[in-house]
Amino acid sequence: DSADGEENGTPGRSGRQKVIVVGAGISGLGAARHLADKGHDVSVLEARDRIGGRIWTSQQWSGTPLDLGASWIHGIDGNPITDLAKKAGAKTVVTDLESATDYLAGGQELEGAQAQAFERWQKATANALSAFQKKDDEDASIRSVVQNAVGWSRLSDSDKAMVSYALNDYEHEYSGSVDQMSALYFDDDAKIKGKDVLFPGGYQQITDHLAKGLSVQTGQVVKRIDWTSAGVTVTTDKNAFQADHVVVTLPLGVLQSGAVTFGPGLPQAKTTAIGKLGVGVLNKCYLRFPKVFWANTDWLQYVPNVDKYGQWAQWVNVARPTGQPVLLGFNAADFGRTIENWSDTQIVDSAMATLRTIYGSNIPAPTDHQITRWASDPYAHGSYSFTKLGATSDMRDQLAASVDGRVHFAGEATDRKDYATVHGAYRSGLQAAKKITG
Ligand SMILES: Cc1cc2nc3c(=O)[nH]c(=O)nc-3n(C[C@H](O)[C@H](O)[C@H](O)COP(=O)(O)OP(=O)(O)OC[C@H]3O[C@@H](n4cnc5c(N)ncnc54)[C@H](O)[C@@H]3O)c2cc1C
Repeated sequence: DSADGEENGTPGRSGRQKVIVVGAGISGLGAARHLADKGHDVSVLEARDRIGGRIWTSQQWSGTPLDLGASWIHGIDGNPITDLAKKAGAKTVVTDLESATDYLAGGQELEGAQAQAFERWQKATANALSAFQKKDDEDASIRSVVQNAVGWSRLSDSDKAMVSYALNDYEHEYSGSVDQMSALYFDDDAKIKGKDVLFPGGYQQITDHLAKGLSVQTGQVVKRIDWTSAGVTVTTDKNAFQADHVVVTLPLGVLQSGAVTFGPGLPQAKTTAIGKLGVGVLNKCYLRFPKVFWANTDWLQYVPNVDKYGQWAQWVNVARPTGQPVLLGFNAADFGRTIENWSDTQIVDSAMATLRTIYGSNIPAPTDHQITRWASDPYAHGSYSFTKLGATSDMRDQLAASVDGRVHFAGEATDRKDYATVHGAYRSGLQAAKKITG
């Protein structure tokens, strides 16, 4: 079929292949785009009624697109998403972690000696973990390593609060609880290069751009994937599809849930990797106010007392990139999971209690909110993967390995270097596609 340039290239020696891609997130769309551009016959099957997966821009507030999933290109240098953003014509705005205002549990701004103590405890926490990684080969949880190293039981309440903030910071980045994350491997990912940017017009511009001209069927919940030496059959709640290959981009949480069965079963090394790697939680709570009443930095950071561990510690000032009077509160790991069972009103009340502690009881009530519940989402089962105690980095390679040359795997969790990111997911999709195109 066809050989007319980039949009419809010439399939390689193996000829034109029929490929089903399961999942229309960034990894599935990246794989499908590559295969279609090489002239293969690709169909994407997606359970939801939308594409994008964990990239999800809400248009609920007109004129203020909000990202409920990924927000940032983490490190624009050498990042394939930077190029896609240019091709899509998507505007980006830099945010800076150094642009932050920090507050103590009582709401006072952190200054002077306390600001120095805060910095010292963050360094002490990071040093404890890197010393452990150099010296030890028996794994332990992040919390136990750090608490041992800092002499936790002898610390004052205010020092405990600062160490706890530093611990919770790892939960915001990696989404696992510090009781579950592997101290040896939690940061085995590649270091971020360059600035962080986000999309005032929404991350979905990237997934929409990739999906142009692709055949994507939404509302197709894949239930079963069977294969033989002759081909694959992908069965959804509605139809059965035959193909030469399948690229499975199901989130790790979905694979763990057993919602999709494989026949014959998956190899032992892969099922072990599925079982042992972790899936964490990062939830967002956007609050819209009549006006801005908060500090004019990109980030607001709150150091709660230990009894409020991990609650409303990190906020993004959405007014900086968009000009809109909106705050974004993050909650990760255990507290992020707990509040999924709360009503929206309870969550907003809890957020407002923190904001009133900082900015006083006279601040206006929010006029609206948007709240995510990623762990309860049946097509995600969490926000992204982390390296759990008992897992090792090479398990991601097992997750990525193809089975019998027909069943290929992609998705953020399969990328050993850049898991938990959009660019890692995207690259994993290209890798899987290249196993088919050669
Ligand atoms: C709150 C949050 C914030 C984040 N922030 C950032 C960030 O700022 N920067 C960054 O780089 N990364 C961030 N990430 C991570 C990033 O969003 C993901 O790593 C990436 O989007 C994952 O892409 P994927 O294609 O692997 O998976 P997904 O996008 O989850 O794609 C998988 C697709 O499979 C579909 N599916 C599931 N089950 C079935 C089924 N049975 N049948 C058919 N289809 C099915 C899903 O609906 C989904 O569309 C964030 C994630 C979250 C949740």
